[in-house]
Amino acid sequence: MPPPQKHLRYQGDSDSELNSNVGSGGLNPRKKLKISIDEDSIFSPAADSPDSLFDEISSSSARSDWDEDCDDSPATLHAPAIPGLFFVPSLIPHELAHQVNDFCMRKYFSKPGVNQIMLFGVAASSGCAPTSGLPPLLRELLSTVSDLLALELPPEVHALLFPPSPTYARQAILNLYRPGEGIAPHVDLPARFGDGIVGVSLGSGCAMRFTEAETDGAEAVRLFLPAQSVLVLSGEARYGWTHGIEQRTADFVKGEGMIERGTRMSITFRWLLPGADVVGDPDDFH
Ligand SMILES: O=C(O)CCC(=O)C(=O)O
Ligand SMILES: [Fe+2]
Repeated sequence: MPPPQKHLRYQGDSDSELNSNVGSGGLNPRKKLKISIDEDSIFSPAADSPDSLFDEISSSSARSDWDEDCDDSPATLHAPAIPGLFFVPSLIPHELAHQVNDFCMRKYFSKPGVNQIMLFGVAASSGCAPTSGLPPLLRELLSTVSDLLALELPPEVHALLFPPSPTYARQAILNLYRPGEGIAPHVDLPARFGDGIVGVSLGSGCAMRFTEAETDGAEAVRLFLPAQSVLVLSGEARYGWTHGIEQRTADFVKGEGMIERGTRMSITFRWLLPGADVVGDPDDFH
């Protein structure tokens, strides 16, 4: 019996609703969205429409029920052979992981029912660092991840994630999963987000399930993402494979047996492509 349908919310401190009619504007009626934005995050959507940034993001990462197939291959503790996928367990130092988890839980997830938050940096064209606008602790997290990944990744992949002169603004999406919750299989929207996605796991582990997008999920592989691990999706792994998290309370992990899930928070850093900060149909602005 799957857990009850969750309501998806984007919320920050300011409580300033940006798209108050999103939840009732003919979009997916199973989701009730309250969209607001962190006070430190600089982002100005121009309008709401059925293909707004928020709707596309929410449908791209639907925190909802979906049909699972019955493949039950165990998760592994090492990265599957998917080109462009890189995985480092235990990358984030314990103290920093603790601090970030604590801060985000208190700041963003203290209200019941909130399970997803989006934060936005500013575009490089503004002359600011792309992470300006993100909370200092998330900037510190990103900079630590950059330093530590430099020792782990091929230089060209590291440069994709952390270019010396960034072109785009950063987006950070925070997802909170209580045991039994998941995220539907999806490819992060290619038109909205650039290549090079960094996912940090905090608080608890869970298995992530990958399928080749073309094959309709025929062959699934699972990777167990422990707390403090970092996952990188680039190239084929980013564009040609779906990723998702099944709604389970425990994961079967090769060599380990069942691992119970606790409350997990993920922080995913993506690049906002040009135009992704303008939502709605340009014709509506005449
Ligand atoms: O929780 C995760 O690690 C994945 C989140 C994700 O895929 C997304 O928000 O697009
Ligand atoms: Fe995703």
